[in-house]
Parts: sequence; C-alpha cells; structure tokens
Amino acid sequence: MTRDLIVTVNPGSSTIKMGLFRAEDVPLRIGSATIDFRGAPFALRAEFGGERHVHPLAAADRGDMVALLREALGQMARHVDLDRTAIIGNRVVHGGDLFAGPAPIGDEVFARIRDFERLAPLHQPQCVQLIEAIRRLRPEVMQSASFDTAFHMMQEPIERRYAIPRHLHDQGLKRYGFHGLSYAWIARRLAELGAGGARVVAAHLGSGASLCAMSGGLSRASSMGFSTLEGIPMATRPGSVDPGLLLHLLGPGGWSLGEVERMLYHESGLLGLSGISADSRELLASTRPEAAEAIEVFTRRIAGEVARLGSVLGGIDVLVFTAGIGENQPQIRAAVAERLAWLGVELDAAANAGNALRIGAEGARIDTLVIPTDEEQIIAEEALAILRGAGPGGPGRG
Ligand SMILES: Nc1ncnc2c1ncn2[C@@H]1O[C@H](COP(=O)(O)OP(=O)(O)O)[C@@H](O)[C@H]1O
Ligand SMILES: CC(=O)OP(=O)(O)O
Ligand SMILES: [Mg+2]
Repeated sequence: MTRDLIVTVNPGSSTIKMGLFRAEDVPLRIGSATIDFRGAPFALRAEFGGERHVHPLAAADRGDMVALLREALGQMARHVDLDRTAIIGNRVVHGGDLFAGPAPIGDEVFARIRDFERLAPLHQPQCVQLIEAIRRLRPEVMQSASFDTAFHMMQEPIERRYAIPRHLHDQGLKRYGFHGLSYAWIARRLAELGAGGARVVAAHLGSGASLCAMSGGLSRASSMGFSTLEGIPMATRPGSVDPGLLLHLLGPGGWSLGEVERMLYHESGLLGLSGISADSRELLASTRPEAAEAIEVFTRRIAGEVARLGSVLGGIDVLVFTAGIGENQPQIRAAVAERLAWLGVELDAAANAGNALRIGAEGARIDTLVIPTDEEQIIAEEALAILRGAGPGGPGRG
C-alpha cells in the first residue's frame, strides 16, 4: 500500500488541531480536524473536501488520551484511509536549547521532550500523552517533533538573558520564546508578500498569546521567555507579573506551589480579569464593565509590547496580527492600533472590519497586516523532511 499521508497534531491550550496532508513535494492539505475542549460533550470538528462535519465524542475526559485519540482517529477514518499514514508530525511546545529543528521521535528524543514537561505544564504533558497514545494506537507509524522554541534559537544571545546571576543562565534559566511554528509561517508569508526584508512585529493572539520581533525572516526577540507565562495577558494566563507578587503569595500569603501554578496557568488572564470568560468573543459581547476592563488591559499590554519589540528592531515597518483573536477580532486590533497611533499605526476601518490582509490606512507609516497562521503546514513540511531523512534533527536522533 502507498503511504502518502502526513497527519499533524497540534495540542494548544484549548484545542487539539489535526491536519491531514498528501505527501507531495510541498505537503498539500486535504483535511482538518479539531478536538474542542471548550464545552461538553467534547466534539471533533472536521473538514474534508470542503465539507464540514461535527462529531460529538463519547470520551469526556482529557486524562484518557488513548480513548480520546482512538475515537477521533475513528471519526477521521470515515473520511480518509488512515492506513496510508506515512508519518505523524507533532507540535512540541518546549525543546529548550536542544532542538534547532525537527527531530524523529525515538526513545532518546522522547525522553528529552519529557524533561521539559514541568516548564510548559499547560502543553507539554498533553503532547507527551499524545505521542504515547499514537505509539499505542499506531505503533508502525513514524513520528516527528516540531518545536515552538526552534525558531527563536537564532536570536542574539543577549536577547535571551534575564538579569539574574550568570550561573543560573548557564543552567538554562533563560528566555526561549514560543509559537515559533506560527512565526515561521508568518515569516514565509511576509517573504511571499515582498516584505522579507522588513522590520516586523507579529502578534500571535490565540488562547496563548505572544509577540515576536523579526527581521530578515528571523526571530530577533519574543515577549515569551522561560515558560509560556511571560509577556502579555492570555485567555487564562496573566503574562508578566511582578515576581514579588508570587513571593508574597508563597510566603506571607501561605499559598502552596500548586495553588500558585493553578492561578498562573488556569485562573488569570482574560478569565481572571473579567471573572466572566476566557473567550474574548464572550467578553466583547458582554455589557459588563469587568469585560471591558479585561479587554482594555489586554490591548494596552499588547501595544506596550509592540513598542518594546520595536526598540529591539530600531523601528517597525510592518505589524502583523494572527491566530484566533488576531485573525478574527477587528475591535481588538483597532484598540491596539489606536494606542500605537503615535508610532505610525493607522487602520482602514472597512478593511479591518472585513479581516482583510492589508488593514493599514493608505499612507500610514507602518503597514498593518492580518495573516492567518498555519502551524500545521510547517509541521507537515518538517515531518516530510524527517521522512526523507533531510531534517537537521537534535541529539540522539531516532
Ligand atoms: N472566529 C473565531 N474562531 C476561533 N477563535 C476565535 C474567533 N474569534 C476569536 N477567537 C479567539 O481565539 C481563541 C483561540 O485561538 P487559537 O489560535 O485557536 O488558540 P489555541 O491554538 O491556543 O487553542 C479563542 O479563545 C477565542 O477567544
Ligand atoms: C505556547 C502557547 O501558549 O501555545 P497556545 O497558544 O497554542 O496555547
Ligand atoms: Mg495555538
């Protein structure tokens, strides 16, 4: 049988997004499926050949990834023959400094991926469970890992330093940055649009959110650092907070480490600020002042980070919005743009309302773009490179 399919698996904080590609010279997407954890029962939203399907899933618990994945693959197999799968490409959020590119997942690489579980507790454990579940369900299929951190490894070393004692940096307590697969896609699209040489700040605003300064198609700085907590507020994460606040909770406040961790990963951000919802769509639809306040903190912090990243680049030519919120929420883009008018950001209201590619006003000093991200395409291409033995790899390949 010809094995001509690539399956991609992208575990995010609120969804697992899967892609199906035909292994041509450039992998061609033939379908998508998303396991959505927002709302019960869990559902698989799929699209094959332009047709959309919603399959409710019986599995009600993220804890049993084998059951969940078995069911999801079973539903997908109604649309496509999964026995033709040549490789499954996984998004792995944290690769530390060990992986500058994709790697085939053998025992050694898998062990290294597991070492980073504590550093990305919202993502890495789920990703480890998925890799294990695939090994159980499809042991004959090769798996590859595509790392969020890899794209940022080209940053100048000084960008990756915290102002803490040098020996801690040497132990790996440094800034890594995430959403690199998304930024790699954005960098490629910018090159296609003739903006490959521009000084760019890209804002990936999804459930997790970060910004990246890029020039020459490379990452120069990121708002996220050591873990997926730093930077701007997110759906349920606060972004940067004064570390003194955490010391206070852990000391005089009497909180346990687990309680602090839960607050930081699950109870803060838009959810914590509003007390209403982690979903920006619900906050924009709400008339409650707490909802407006949450959106305002979010947009102020995004604008502040754009300005900071601009200082790394020595100026900004292009501002890019991407991911769930960045691609679909004109009000949020408009509020950020308004705060950056002094820098030369100005939107065309109609283009912004229509989520157009070019949303900047004619003649504005900074071009503002909406570029839909495609992490799955990057994962599929890296998986194909691994399959063909051309991937750069990490330690202990295979
Ligand atoms: N039309 C939309 N479709 C999906 N998500 C949207 C839309 N509009 C806004 N969003 C926001 O985007 C977020 C999800 O973004 P996404 O990039 O898919 O996140 P993740 O990959 O982290 O799960 C949701 O929390 C929601 O608030
Ligand atoms: C790194 C991260 O926060 O990812 P996501 O936005 O997919 O949750
Ligand atoms: Mg995501």
